[in-house]
Amino acid sequence: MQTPHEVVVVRYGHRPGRDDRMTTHVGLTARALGADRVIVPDNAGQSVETVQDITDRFGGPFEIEQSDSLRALVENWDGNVAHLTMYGLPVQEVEGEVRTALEDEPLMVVVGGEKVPFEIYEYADWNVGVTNQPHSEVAGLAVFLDRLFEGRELEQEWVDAENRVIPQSTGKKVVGGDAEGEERNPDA
Ligand SMILES: C[S@@+](CC[C@H](N)C(=O)[O-])C[C@H]1O[C@@H](n2cnc3c(N)ncnc32)[C@H](O)[C@@H]1O
Repeated sequence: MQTPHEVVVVRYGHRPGRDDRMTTHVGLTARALGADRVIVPDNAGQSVETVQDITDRFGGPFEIEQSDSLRALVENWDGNVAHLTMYGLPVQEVEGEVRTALEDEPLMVVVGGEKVPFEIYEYADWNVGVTNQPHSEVAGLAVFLDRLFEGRELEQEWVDAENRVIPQSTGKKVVGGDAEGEERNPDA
């Protein structure tokens, strides 16, 4: 999506097996809701394949990368850091400040899985709560990005898509990427 600077999501921590779907869904949610890039731990290769496959089929631009040192990645980031946590300040109170800061610098959005080290809480420019109730990194990320972009991400255009969904009041319609292509079987 068009933003003054890049928005990168970092999935901080991944337990192979247990977190596979969650890490994949963090990546898919980051892509669908307007982030430019997601970085996942180096033990989350399965999620990388899935997110890359969806991007190839449904369009971009969107990048997925892996890192073997998430803490260094966060601490060496040349921009601002928003860490999503149920213990943080309410998103509705800080979203304006984060949005304004994005006009000057890129933004890294950190979501956890297993326990996030306290150093990340200290390093973050904002610790942000989407409510102060425990829920999910996927839900927290979705609400945060929608607030950050004020809903504009819902209108974004996708390029180089093999498949394009034509919205229907009932049923499923998928065509080739130029929207003029032949109809595809959505269950294929
Ligand atoms: C299952 S929770 C882990 C909760 C864990 N007790 C902790 O250390 O925060 C996984 C991730 O979901 C996100 N999350 C959960 N509830 C949230 C909330 N209310 N607001 C923002 N993010 C939340 C955070 O990024 C958290 O690291």
